Order: sequence, then C-alpha cells, then structure tokens
Amino acid sequence: MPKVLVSDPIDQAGIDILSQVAQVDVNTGLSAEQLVKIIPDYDALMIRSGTQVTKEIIEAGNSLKIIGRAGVGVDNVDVPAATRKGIVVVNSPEGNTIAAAEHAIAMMLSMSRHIPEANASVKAGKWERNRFIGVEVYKKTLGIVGLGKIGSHLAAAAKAMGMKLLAYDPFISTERAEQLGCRLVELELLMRESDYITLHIPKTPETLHLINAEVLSKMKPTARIINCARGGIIDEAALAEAIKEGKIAGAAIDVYEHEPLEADSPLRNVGQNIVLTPHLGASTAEAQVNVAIDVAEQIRDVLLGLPARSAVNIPGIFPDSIEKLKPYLQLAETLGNLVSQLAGGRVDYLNVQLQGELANNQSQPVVVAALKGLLSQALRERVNYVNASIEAKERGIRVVETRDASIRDYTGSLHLSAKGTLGEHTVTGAVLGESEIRITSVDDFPVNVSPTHHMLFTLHRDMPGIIGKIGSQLGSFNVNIASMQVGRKIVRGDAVMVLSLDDPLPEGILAEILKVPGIRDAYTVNL
Ligand SMILES: NC(=O)C1=CN([C@@H]2O[C@H](COP(=O)(O)OP(=O)(O)OC[C@H]3O[C@@H](n4cnc5c(N)ncnc54)[C@H](O)[C@@H]3O)[C@@H](O)[C@H]2O)C=CC1
Ligand SMILES: O=C(O)C(=O)COP(=O)(O)O
Repeated sequence: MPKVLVSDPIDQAGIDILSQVAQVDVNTGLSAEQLVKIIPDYDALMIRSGTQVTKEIIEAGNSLKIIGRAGVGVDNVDVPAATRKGIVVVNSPEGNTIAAAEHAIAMMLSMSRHIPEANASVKAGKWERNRFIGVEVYKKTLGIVGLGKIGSHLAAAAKAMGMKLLAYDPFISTERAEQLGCRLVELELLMRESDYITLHIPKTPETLHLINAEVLSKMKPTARIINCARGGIIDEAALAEAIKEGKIAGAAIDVYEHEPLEADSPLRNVGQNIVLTPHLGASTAEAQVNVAIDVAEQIRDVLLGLPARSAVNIPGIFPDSIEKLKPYLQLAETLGNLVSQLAGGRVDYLNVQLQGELANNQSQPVVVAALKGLLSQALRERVNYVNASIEAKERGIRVVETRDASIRDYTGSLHLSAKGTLGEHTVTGAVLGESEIRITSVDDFPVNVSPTHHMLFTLHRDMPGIIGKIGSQLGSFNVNIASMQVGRKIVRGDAVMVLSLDDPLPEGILAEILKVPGIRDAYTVNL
C-alpha cells in the first residue's frame, strides 16, 4: 500500500479519501530536518501553507510521486525542483476562493469600523462610543490588485455594497474587467485614486515587495490597504512606518513574509490602525472541506496511475476533454516508444502530427505523452508526464507539433516522425472504438496491428518465400508467432512485416534474420 504524509492540518474528509488507497500518516509541525529524514518513506505529501517544501526535502523524497497543496498558493513548494524530479504538484484552485474573498471583505469592514479594538474595549469593561467612529465603504473607491478568482468574487460583493472599482492586472483584458464592473488601470493610478486597496495576486519573483515604500507613498493619507494574498508582496517595515507616520490611514493584514509572524515584527507595534489575523483567509469549515476533498482525490488518482485535474507543473487536460484524450495519450506514448526503438540511436527531432478529429483537441498533453514514450527507452521509469518536456529539451530534441484535420483515414490519428543519428522513421496510430489502439503505418507502409509486448518489424523486398523463411528462423529459436502482417505500397516492391510474438527475441536472432536474402532491416521492439 502506498504511504501518504499529511504534514499540515487537513479536514477529515480528505483523510478519509486517502485512506481508501493508502496508509495515511498525519504528522504536523515537523521541522525541515525531520521532514528530510522521513520523506523517503512516502509516495505522496499533502500540505497547506505551514510546510515549506524545500529542494532538500524534494531531493530526499525518492518515492514521492505527488505533492498536494490543499489550497491555492504553491509558493511554499520548490516547484522547479519537484518538476526536475518528476513529482507532480497539484493544488485546489477554487476550493477556498469564496473564503478568501469574504475574509478580505471582513477585514475591510472591521478596519473601517474599528471592530477588533471596540470588541477588546467592551470586553475590558469599557463603553467608548466616541472613540470608535468609523468610515463607510459606500461610494468609496476600491482598487483590486489581481482580478483572478478571488479578486473577481470580491469585485461582485464590493459592487453590491456601492463601491467604485478599479483593478490592476496586466494579464486580463479590459473587456473582462468591464464585465466585472472594474476600470482597468495601471498600478500607480490605482494607488493614487483608491480609498481601499486589496491584493489578490500570487507571490512570485515579480510580486515580491511590489508594494514598497515608494508605491505606498502614492496612497492618499485617508486610504487603507488589505493583504489577504501573500506575505512579502508588501514590504512590512515600509508599511508599519507609513501607518505610524500617518501617511496612510490603516491596513488589514492576514499573511506575512515569515509565518508565524515574529514576536518583534514592526507590524505588531503599529497600534489601532492595523488589523492582523493569523493567515485565516482559507479557514472556513466549507473551504477546508472543499480543498481537502479536491486535493485528496487528486493524490488518490495519481497513486492509482490516473492524471490529476489541477497539476501546476504538467499540462492540464481540460476536464471536458479528459475522457476523450485518455486513449490518445496511451497511443502517443506507445508510438513514441515504438519510433524510438525503430530509430535505434539518438533522436534529435520529433514531429508530432495530430490528424483528423484529434487535430481539434488540446495538443500539449499528447506531445508530452509522445515524449514520455520516446524517452522511456533511455530513462525507464524516471521519465513521466512531469519531466518529459524538460528531459527532451536537455537532450536537445527539437519537438515540432503539427495538425492536419483533413486526414480522415480514422476518426482521429497520430503520426510521429523521428530523425536521429541512424536516420528517420515514421509511425502512425489510431484509436478504434472507445480505447483500442492500433498501429496503422510504419515508415509510411500501411498496416493495422495492435501493439503487443514483444514485436519484430522488418523492411524487406516483397518476394515469394520470404515470410516462410522468417517464420522458420523464429521457429528454430523456439519463438512463437502470435500474429503477422505485411504492409506494402506496390506488389514486389518494398514492404514491412510486423510480427507479434509470444516470447522475447533471444540474443543473436536479428543477425540471423538480416542474413535472409531480401531482408533490408529488422528491429526488435518491446512495448
Ligand atoms: N489568505 C489566504 O488564506 C489565501 C490566500 N490566497 C492567495 O491569493 C492569491 C490569488 O488567488 P486566486 O484569485 O485564486 O488566484 P488567480 O490565479 O485566480 O488570480 C490571480 C490573479 O493575479 C494576477 N496577477 C499575477 N501576477 C500579477 C502581477 N504581477 N500584477 C498584477 N496581477 C497579477 C493574475 O493575472 C490573476 O488574474 C493566491 O495566489 C494565494 O497566494 C488564496 C487563498 C487563500
Ligand atoms: O490557499 C492559499 O493560498 C492559502 O493561503 C490558504 O492557506 P492555508 O491552507 O490556510 O494554510
């Protein structure tokens, strides 16, 4: 049974799903050293934001197949290191959208009405109505930095509260922003004109300290800023100073550059114009069930050898095309493996052509599957959907993808052409019915064979007696033929012979076959 380590608190709904297929160990609060020590035992790791999945942990995880982040941000995972090691990283892109957006609104309102301080004051036995005069958000301008899933949900809610909306997001269109009732502007204008600014962008090298002292200095002295996205996007020291010096009116912060927030953080000493919560954006009962189920299902699927729906480091397959593409991924992998064995030596060019109906589908997963098959001879189980593209690139394989929807020999077919040190070979295949894979041409000779474990391919002169001679050669080596087919373009021209064998070909048989008059080439293939 595979083993899953859950190293942050996860809702029981996720643990129950994992327990159906794996031994689940919940062990939270581990140090980096402890994780490095125990990770070699595990096939999967499930985390939230508490665990820093460093390069050292990933490199020690020799059995790891998947890291599942029960939430959105994967900035606590060294994703490039995971990719290099062939470990799929998945998240739950939508499970906590509502929770995070509602937390940002809660923060905006509690900051505007001094709710945390007023609450503390009443609980301390006081009744200070004049101390806590607030401001309304109605008709104020809200600047949303990052108009993705959380930013969009928040836009709708803020609109309903009568706020005017500005948005800064270089990756969305003006039309999309307008649909959401936002005016798309540059960051500087947003900072200058907004009464409230709320951040909903990922932490990346580009967004680190995006909101620094200079950017904060553009804000109005009456404006307030909310960060329920990621610590480090705002420069915390600069923020503390801006509030203390009255350059801005306040801030509400849920996430910090270092979590847990250090005891001596300048943010702790700003006073009543700052509201701080301990990374609670996703902490609702509903969101925790959503993300736990979403990610546990993906870990379960990957452990069962199925694709994950929200992988961040492999080409995702659109949910509506997943069923349709599955047999073609298997076909692409088989054809990649076949063409690499026909090519024999190093391949430095691969053309992947999607034909017929397949040409109208997502091509990237199919190309990756073909590369996985192509590299499987050299890299065996070390190559997978995660690292196939990187491995191909590092080997200098030029990959070209083409489409031809007009080829209609089969509903959908796939044609691979590989050029290498020993020449060029082509193979074509199709999916019959729901999932039956067929090889439909080899080096442009038409055939119609099912791939099998042990195969022999020959290129020969189409002439009487040659098939019998190959049959007796195999017989003399005690190899049983399960099926045989010849493909030719013209009578007595060149032809290919494809044999499916019950037994592996013994050493030395190829040399004997190549001695048969009329045989030009012969290849053993194991699929
Ligand atoms: N406090 C909490 O507990 C939670 C925090 N989060 C944080 O919120 C972030 C956003 O989440 P979603 O809305 O689900 O992600 P999303 O991917 O749907 O949206 C992010 C948006 O940011 C934009 N963006 C990226 N780089 C940008 C840049 N340099 N400048 C401006 N815009 C940029 C993207 O175009 C995208 O529209 C997550 O990355 C995560 O870090 C998410 C959930 C809970
Ligand atoms: O989903 C995210 O990006 C979050 O920040 C939520 O973090 P958490 O799972 O609550 O530690």
